[in-house]
Amino acid sequence: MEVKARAPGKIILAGEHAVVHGSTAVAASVDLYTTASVRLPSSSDKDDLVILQLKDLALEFSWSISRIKEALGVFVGAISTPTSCPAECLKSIVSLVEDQNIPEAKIGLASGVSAFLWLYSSILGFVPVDVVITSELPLGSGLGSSAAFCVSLSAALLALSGSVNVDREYRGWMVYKEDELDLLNKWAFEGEKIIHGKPSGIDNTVSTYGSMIKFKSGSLTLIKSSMPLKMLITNTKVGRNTKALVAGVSERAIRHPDAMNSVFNAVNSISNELSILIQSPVDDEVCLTEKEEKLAELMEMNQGLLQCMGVSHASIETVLRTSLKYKLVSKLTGAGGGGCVLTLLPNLLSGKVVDEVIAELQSCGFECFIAGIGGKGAEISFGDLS
Ligand SMILES: Nc1ncnc2c1ncn2[C@@H]1O[C@H](COP(=O)(O)OP(=O)(O)O)[C@@H](O)[C@H]1O
Ligand SMILES: C[C@@](O)(CCOP(=O)(O)O)CC(=O)O
Ligand SMILES: [Mg+2]
Repeated sequence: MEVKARAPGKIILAGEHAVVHGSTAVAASVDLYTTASVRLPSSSDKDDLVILQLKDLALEFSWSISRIKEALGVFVGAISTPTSCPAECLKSIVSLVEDQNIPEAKIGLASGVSAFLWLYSSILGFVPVDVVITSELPLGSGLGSSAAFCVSLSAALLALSGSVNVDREYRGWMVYKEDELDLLNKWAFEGEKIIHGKPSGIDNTVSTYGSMIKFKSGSLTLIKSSMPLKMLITNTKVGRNTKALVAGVSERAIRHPDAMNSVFNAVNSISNELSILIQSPVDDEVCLTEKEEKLAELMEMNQGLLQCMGVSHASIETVLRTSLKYKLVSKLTGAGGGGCVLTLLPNLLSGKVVDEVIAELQSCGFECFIAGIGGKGAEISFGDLS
């Protein structure tokens, strides 16, 4: 018996970091997916192992069920409601991860492997499984790979555990029912906590529900843009870690509470204005151009405030300067400190200019792509591969 689940990454149009401090943010899913395949081994397989394969990274981790039980048995065993990993349990999980001797260059994966162990043992209990992860998302680049990992994994584990009501006979991608999406989102959030420290929940929410969302203090509103939004995504390929960046902003907020509150409030206003702007009707081409100019201005203002929070980076500034040469506006997306940058491509912009800006960004060593935004959220599919 095998179940597959896939979950998309995301872009944040406005409000990253400030959303962790209670401001509104606007995000959309991108059509790049992480897929988790979870298989219960057949009786002929080695049947007392938990195997996690990270296919794109050519890494495989495994633990015997008895080792996992010994470390986590007192804390977990098929918990039915989404629960935070207690600090003592996280210590035991860290020791299980240490058993695997992850190479130093890939040590960032340790938090993802820890999230896996918490979600697996809590949702499924201690049964042998073979889990394979593949991803189209660059890891640690601001496109929400951590959330897509937690959502796809939780979706597959929940489907296999029988805690959700799904048609196991159906062949093809299916979506969860509304109340089950909520359960999935809550479990994924518990995984994100292990990876991010203090996540707002926006990434797992947009990865679960898909589409475009306005998000504030844990609540989402699904929104629909009435203007076609085209964003160039530039990956600076400068590695960074969301947990450290989020912690850095919180420390700055402790040092300068009044100033940072004003920054977060300004971001809140930008996100609210952006959400109204993109949803309001577009009557004609002139109206669309005016709205795109306003959107560009809001993105520019948001980027300035992200600089105030201390999360920009020389590579991001290079993307901003390069795109500005072509009169295009950009802002970082996700946690910043490197990672990905969004550049608004107005609908009437000529293909020639797009090609030129992409060529110049690539000549700086960056990677550029245009992803579809606002598509589907998490989906599952059953298949018998045994
Ligand atoms: N496919 C994956 N396999 C294993 N771990 C993953 C995967 N995708 C994400 N992760 C975990 O999430 C971390 C990256 O998350 P983060 O720093 O929040 O950046 P982002 O979410 O923007 O990609 C990785 O270092 C790893 O621990
Ligand atoms: C910075 C933040 O707003 C988004 C982080 O996104 P990412 O992990 O960099 O893709 C953090 C959060 O909302 O949890
Ligand atoms: Mg993340």
